[in-house]
Amino acid sequence: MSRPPRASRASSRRNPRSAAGDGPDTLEDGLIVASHGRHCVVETPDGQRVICHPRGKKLGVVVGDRVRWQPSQDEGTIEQITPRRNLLYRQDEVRTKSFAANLDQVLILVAAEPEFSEHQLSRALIACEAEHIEPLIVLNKADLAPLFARAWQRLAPYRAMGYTVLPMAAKPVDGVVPAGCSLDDVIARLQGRTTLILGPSGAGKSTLINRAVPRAAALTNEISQALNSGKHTTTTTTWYWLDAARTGALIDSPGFQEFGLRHIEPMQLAAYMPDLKPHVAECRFYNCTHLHEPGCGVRAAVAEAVLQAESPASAGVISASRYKIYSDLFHELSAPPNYGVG
Ligand SMILES: Nc1nc2c(ncn2[C@@H]2O[C@H](COP(=O)(O)OP(=O)(O)OP(=O)(O)O)[C@@H](O)[C@H]2O)c(=O)[nH]1
Ligand SMILES: [Zn+2]
Repeated sequence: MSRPPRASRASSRRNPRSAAGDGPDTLEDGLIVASHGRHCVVETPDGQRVICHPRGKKLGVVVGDRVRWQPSQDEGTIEQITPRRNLLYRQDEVRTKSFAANLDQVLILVAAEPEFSEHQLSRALIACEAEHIEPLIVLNKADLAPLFARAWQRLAPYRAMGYTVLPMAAKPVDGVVPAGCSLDDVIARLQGRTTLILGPSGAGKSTLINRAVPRAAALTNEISQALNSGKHTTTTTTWYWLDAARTGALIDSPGFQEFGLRHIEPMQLAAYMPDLKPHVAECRFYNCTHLHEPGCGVRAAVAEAVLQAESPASAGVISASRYKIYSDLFHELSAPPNYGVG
């Protein structure tokens, strides 16, 4: 288990090979394990945690970043960010902001109730596709049988698109976990990888995190105390190790509502939607937007599904709701930006 952030004297950790000078050789390796505004917590390869500040306003570090940092007194300065494998953005009404990097997997947690938004789910999946990150959809509250059956049915098109959807009962009301719905099966999928977990409020995210990382709540408190004297506890994105050997990790980003997709070209959107993608090859025009053009393979597939009353759960079918999500997003991504990107 990783230690709480604490200020340790930088000199004791200095690399003896580089202790002589003040040049780039004195920089140390680190991993960003928490971030809040201009402060962040860096973890050293031997597990020490140090509060750091990025050098300069332009160096925006996010949780999951591998960095090179300069120790100074009790804190440190981040000098460089190692090139990222991937980077995710979140957005609210006001702005878009990067918040996590170098992920292996995104766990999208939804539940039988409250009813999940297909729009939010699709945004998450598109963000993953665009960054080549594997998504894992988990449907919680399998014990609430009729509601669960309905939600499972709503996810049928996503299974048909090839996404993995796992049933779970993290905390069944009667304590009885239906067969094949154990929380431990989901936790097993987190081992040895870095996973961002997200889900709408009430889906069971805290239940899952607290089981996977028993000290999670205490750690979050320690980190937010260290970073901002206990304020803004709910907005600090945090990295939790799952095992003592530090091979697997969970990243929680409380208050997460929507992925930021503004960096995606609208013309690329269909390529990130596995139900639309195969039909693009059937379009008459190479630069078809799939919104109004004659001879559009995507619109033909949507129309056919309606005519044939095909089940959206069949491979190759585009449901009306997914097409609506596509066209809404296309317009959103084509509109001039009205908020800053950070
Ligand atoms: N019936 C049922 N309830 C569950 C299950 N898992 C969690 N819950 C309940 O769902 C509610 C929400 O769970 P939390 O873990 O707090 O959900 P959360 O996603 O962290 O929600 P916020 O704290 O609002 O962000 C709690 O009352 C849990 O007891 C489950 O498998 N079945
Ligand atoms: Zn088209």
